[in-house]
Amino acid sequence: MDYFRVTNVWCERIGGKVGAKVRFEKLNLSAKSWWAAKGSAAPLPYCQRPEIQAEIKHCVACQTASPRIYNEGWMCLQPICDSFWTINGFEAPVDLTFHLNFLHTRTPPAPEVVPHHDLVPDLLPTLEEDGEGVSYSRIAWKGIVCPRCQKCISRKYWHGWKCTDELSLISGKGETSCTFERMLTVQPVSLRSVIDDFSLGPNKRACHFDSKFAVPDIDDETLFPYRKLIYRIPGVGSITHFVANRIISTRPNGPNDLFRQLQVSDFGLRRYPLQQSVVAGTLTAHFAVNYGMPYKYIVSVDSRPFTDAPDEIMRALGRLTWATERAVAGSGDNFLPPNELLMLGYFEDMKIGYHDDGESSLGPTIATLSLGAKSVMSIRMKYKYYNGLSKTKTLLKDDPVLIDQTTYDSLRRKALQKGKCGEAPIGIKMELNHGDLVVMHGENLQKYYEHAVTPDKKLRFALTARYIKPDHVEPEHLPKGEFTLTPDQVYDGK
Ligand SMILES: O=C(O)CCC(=O)C(=O)O
Ligand SMILES: [Fe+2]
Repeated sequence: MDYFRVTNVWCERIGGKVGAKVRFEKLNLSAKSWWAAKGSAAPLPYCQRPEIQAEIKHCVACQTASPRIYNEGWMCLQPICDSFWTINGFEAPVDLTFHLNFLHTRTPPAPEVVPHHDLVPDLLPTLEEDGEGVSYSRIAWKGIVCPRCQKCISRKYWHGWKCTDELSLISGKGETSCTFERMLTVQPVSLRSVIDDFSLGPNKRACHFDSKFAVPDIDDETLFPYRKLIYRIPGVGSITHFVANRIISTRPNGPNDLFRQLQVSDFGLRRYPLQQSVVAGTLTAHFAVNYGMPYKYIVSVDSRPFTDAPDEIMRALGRLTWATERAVAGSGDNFLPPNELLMLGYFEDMKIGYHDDGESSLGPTIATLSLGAKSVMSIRMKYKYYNGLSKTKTLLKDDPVLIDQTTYDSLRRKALQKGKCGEAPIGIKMELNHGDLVVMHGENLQKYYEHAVTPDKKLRFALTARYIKPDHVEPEHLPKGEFTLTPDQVYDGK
């Protein structure tokens, strides 16, 4: 990259229309360009360069001056002039070649033409200055330029930047071995700074449900002090939302304490490259770390054994085990205690896009604890089941009726006749607040539906626990999922 200035803007006739073209010149002529051949000489200072200028002529018809741009001849470049784009009265040929004088002209340096910013942003010193306000903001997860080797480094680690990614070293794909790293001393932010509501933990939340989306069954008694909201999708599964409140969040080692503790220790959170992306190497827009049995979601994450997990992770696992059991109890299905926990961390403007947790190795129940900023969880039918067609327009073999028959038939007719398909509308929309738990239950829920979560402010954590089928795990990894909760890590639902 470099700074350039515009030296010429002119009009041309392009395929019967008039279009504009622009000539740029490098601003700092005395510095060697990054694209210059290796070992080539340094550029001559401007004053030692031969003076070269494009020939300027005035049009006899409109009297306006135009430079000679092409070898094929001089042309008037005023589109309103009758002589525009003609050479000696004839339409200009299509295969024009640039005149060397036009190409080699260099404009004298002008002290008033100065770039507003350096091309290499001075992000690091300014981030250090402003502890709490900036730690989790959008600017804090921008990439930097390595001050040692000039490579661009994306923010992959929760605590900062490392020029060489440990993952690429393990896989042997490391292109660099630069050891530069900058870890920030992160100041924990208060719950207040990520929650706008008047009361950080309300006594109870008012229930307003938009009729555009599914309306749940409400149960304020069974799991008091939680309010339990259940969304049931017949033949598919259920989603149980445990709505937290102040009694729950302020208890010792409860959501308020967890939110603070998760910020101060290093849990190993990092951003991973997506397995499927348009541009190879694109990173997830959230940080992740996996504990217990290995789990491949939208990325392949290495897993740490529960025996090495910090107390906070085990406490969260205790809560999630409780929620899983409570949610499954009502369904008549077997309760499989979770043996894996994926922790996600979201800075400002981070999110998780539509995906399912439907790996074949997974049990049917997935429980998530939300901490910090509130977020919106959206659940919709997958494209292929909504339309009855895959994106490549192949009719599905396994095509269950998931919505009422009339809508279903008319959708498919429309799709087939007009070739018009679209994403399914959001069926369930939930506001997840600090301390809330959500349990998705039912294998078909992950098969036919997908979910996405968008936090609304600076800092949010989501801890999700699942049951991974042991016969899908390499024997040497099985011990990673083994654990015994200490009595104070077991959650009693209060
Ligand atoms: O951030 C959340 O609440 C959801 C996380 C999630 O969908 C996942 O871990 O698969
Ligand atoms: Fe998920």
